[in-house]
Amino acid sequence: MIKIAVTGAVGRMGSGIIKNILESEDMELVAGIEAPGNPKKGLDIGEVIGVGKLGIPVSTADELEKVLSEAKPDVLVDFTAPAPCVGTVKTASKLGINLVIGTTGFTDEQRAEMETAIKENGVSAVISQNYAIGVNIFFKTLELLADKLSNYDIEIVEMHHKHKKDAPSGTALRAAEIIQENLNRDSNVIYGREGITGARAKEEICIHALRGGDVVGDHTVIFTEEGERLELSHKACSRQPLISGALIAVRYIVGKKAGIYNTFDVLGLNE
Ligand SMILES: NC(=O)C1=CN([C@@H]2O[C@H](COP(=O)(O)OP(=O)(O)OC[C@H]3O[C@@H](n4cnc5c(N)ncnc54)[C@H](OP(=O)(O)O)[C@@H]3O)[C@@H](O)[C@H]2O)C=CC1
Ligand SMILES: O=C(O)C1=N[C@H](C(=O)O)C[C@H](O)C1
Repeated sequence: MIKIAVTGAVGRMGSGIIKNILESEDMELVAGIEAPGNPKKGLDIGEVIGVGKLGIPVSTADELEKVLSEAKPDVLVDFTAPAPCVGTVKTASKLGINLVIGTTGFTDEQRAEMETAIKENGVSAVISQNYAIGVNIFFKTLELLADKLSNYDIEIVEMHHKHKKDAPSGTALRAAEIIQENLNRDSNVIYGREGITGARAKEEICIHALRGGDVVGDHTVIFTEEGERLELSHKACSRQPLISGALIAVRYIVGKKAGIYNTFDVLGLNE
């Protein structure tokens, strides 16, 4: 049995992860942790997320070290927000707990702080901006398109639900990174346009972030040249692919050599 603690336990992703753990024969939920001050603290986590009594209370992050020391998870899954995630990673990795991190929106400094904690404490972690298998194939396809269409103008459009706090999405930023790594020319990423912009510079990779309603996550990369346009799109219609992918990462990380892995490692897309 893989023992799992979930931070962001009553959130959109965290609650979905818990429901999927309950349906998995090889996984067991041992702790559900929320933000300090959460009014549901102490209530049964199963009742809070609508799956009936589980005998596990909602804990809060002000007592994270104590909760994790008692629950002894093999893996902690974090879908929260950048600053709390960095704190959680420091505490969990100090306790020797492996990590699956889905949170997005880190600054470069936060990402470095998190990676240092993982390395210094010798734990293993999967960090990915998007756990959906389809998105990882979308990323893999972008490697080819960027290489072969290096002289095309490139734009990225993403749309998410109105509650999303970070922009652009982690997935759009990773898509831009992959394109830059595979383009055979200079490039720079810009974010939206306004005013008298002048003609488009070839180097620009422009990311446009749309927000509204309950859109789970749409990403499109557009490659344009005079006379033609190639668009590569991925659309998530539910959170299930993201949740299933995170649990594939949980199974992958158990027993892995210490280090930082991504979803290309998990899905064998580096080979
Ligand atoms: N990599 C991937 O595949 C995916 C990544 N994401 C990312 O995951 C993150 C969460 O998304 P989503 O589930 O939609 O967001 P939600 O806001 O629904 O859930 C986040 C939860 O984390 C809680 N939280 C905040 N601080 C802490 C803390 N210190 N300890 C424990 N819990 C805490 C929040 O509480 P409160 O509201 O009180 O602050 C909230 O309940 C975002 O960064 C998002 O971009 C989302 C989907 C897929
Ligand atoms: O916040 C979300 O919802 C999502 N966030 C991730 C991102 O920022 O790329 C992944 C997915 O698109 C859903």
